[in-house]
Amino acid sequence: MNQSLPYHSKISNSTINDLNSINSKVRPSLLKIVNSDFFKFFKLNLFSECPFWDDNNGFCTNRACAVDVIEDDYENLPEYWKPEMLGKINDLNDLDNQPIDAQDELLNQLCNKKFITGNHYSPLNCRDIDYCDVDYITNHPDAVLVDLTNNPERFTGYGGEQSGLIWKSIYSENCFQLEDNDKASLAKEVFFKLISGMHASIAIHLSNDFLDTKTGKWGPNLDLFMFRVGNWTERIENIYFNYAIVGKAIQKILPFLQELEFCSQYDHETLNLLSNVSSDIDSSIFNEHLIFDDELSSEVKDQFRIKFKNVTKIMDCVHCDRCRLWGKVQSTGYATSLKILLEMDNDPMFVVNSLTKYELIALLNTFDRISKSVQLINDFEIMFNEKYNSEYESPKKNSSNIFNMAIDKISELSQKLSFGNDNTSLDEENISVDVILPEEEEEIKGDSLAKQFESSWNQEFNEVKNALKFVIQSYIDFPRNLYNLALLKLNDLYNKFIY
Ligand SMILES: Cc1cc2nc3c(=O)[nH]c(=O)nc-3n(C[C@H](O)[C@H](O)[C@H](O)COP(=O)(O)OP(=O)(O)OC[C@H]3O[C@@H](n4cnc5c(N)ncnc54)[C@H](O)[C@@H]3O)c2cc1C
Repeated sequence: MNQSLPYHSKISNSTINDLNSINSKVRPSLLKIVNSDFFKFFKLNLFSECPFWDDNNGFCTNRACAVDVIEDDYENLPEYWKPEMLGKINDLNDLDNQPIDAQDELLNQLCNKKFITGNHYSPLNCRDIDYCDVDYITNHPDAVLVDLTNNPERFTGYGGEQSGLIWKSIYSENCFQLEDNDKASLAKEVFFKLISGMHASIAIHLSNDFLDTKTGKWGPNLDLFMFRVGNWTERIENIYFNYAIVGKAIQKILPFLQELEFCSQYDHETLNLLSNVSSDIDSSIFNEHLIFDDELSSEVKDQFRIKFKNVTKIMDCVHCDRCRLWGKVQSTGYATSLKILLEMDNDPMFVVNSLTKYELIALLNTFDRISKSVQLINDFEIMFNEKYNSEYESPKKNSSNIFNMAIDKISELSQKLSFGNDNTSLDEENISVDVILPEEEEEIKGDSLAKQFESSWNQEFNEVKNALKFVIQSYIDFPRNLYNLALLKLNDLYNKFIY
């Protein structure tokens, strides 16, 4: 079936099948890119305080919430990620007080970037084209370097009121004060779709890499996927919408990066992979000119920029480090896509020169996340057909498109399975209202929480037990160690005495 994106066919001409087929072509190269030495690292401050409300005391004790940072293992880092090199980036804090040449020099060092002649981006001639606060993310003295491949995005157990509040406040940035109502509602819809697509993509990843607390094994959880995403046609559409936005941004920027001697350390193979990705993406997948086109554009863009910056800052309110990490990466990736799509036409080199390596890394990793989500939607569809098609006869039994299921079968199945299936709309009331869990699901949830508590308790208990063992063993070993030390000293003295 060749179903058009029901929403905004004017923004994208691509069908779901087109995007699926683009995705199967780009996926292998993309996977290699995000595992490469250049693209697998990200820098962020895990300790920044929530700037919007006074709630800096929350915590997520689950081990799955933690982030493994690079602390000691500097030897294995590529040159350009070594602390000496990154240390120079901190000098950027003082850029305003330095002569313009020095500023350019520091920016060069930021990414070993040789500027193409033309407009140079520097903080002095900078007009605000950023949709996120990159300096804030990366230049903070407490910022740490993280290997993203060691910290996969998956189920962490983070949830409840705190995360609900964060999503609610992210969605509430969706309020545009514009004189032109049409423009305001279009901006509002695009904003909502971007956030909802990111939210749904996170939900897919946590459903795919889910911890079964009974078996202690990680794996896909079809029911959770259906409950969070599969039952919601609009959420699936939004994921494809985001795929088209980020894909188009990558397709637009990559040709410029090939010409730059940009971060010379990333090797030819990575450059080739990047060009494979951009050549597989059709430029018609998204038409950015239809979002913000005529005279009103600068007003809409300004509001959009401020609101999206707030989204990247709200990530500092997330109390689960792992979630904060991926929240920062992805909100920065979407912000970078918006910068490329909405600002590049005026002055391409200005935008290209303004890009930091962290924005580029976030852009490619965000595309990887959303591309994996697209792949997983198809995988979950197969799982769904295998699990339920034999149980429930349906006229569209052989459907191979999850949208059919979402529209037809799931509505009837959801009643049988007691899944919530009311359609979320843009209404603010709906946005923050929790999906109603069926009774048995709640029991399962309660049960799994109890199991989770039990397993955390056991883990903590074992760690305390091991620590105690270690301390007691040191007391037992102490006399022997003392004896050995005394022998060594005596031996030393004897040698001195003899010679
Ligand atoms: C930035 C961030 C990153 C996170 N990363 C992770 C992670 O990596 N791993 C992890 O396990 N948990 C993560 N979480 C937590 C996760 O997103 C959920 O908040 C949590 O699992 C609780 O889910 P919930 O069912 O209560 O609803 P939530 O996902 O918290 O959603 C709140 C409400 O928003 C609405 N809603 C839900 N999805 C959508 C959508 N796609 N579009 C529109 N409306 C929607 C519904 O009305 C829902 O009740 C993260 C949270 C945040 C804020």
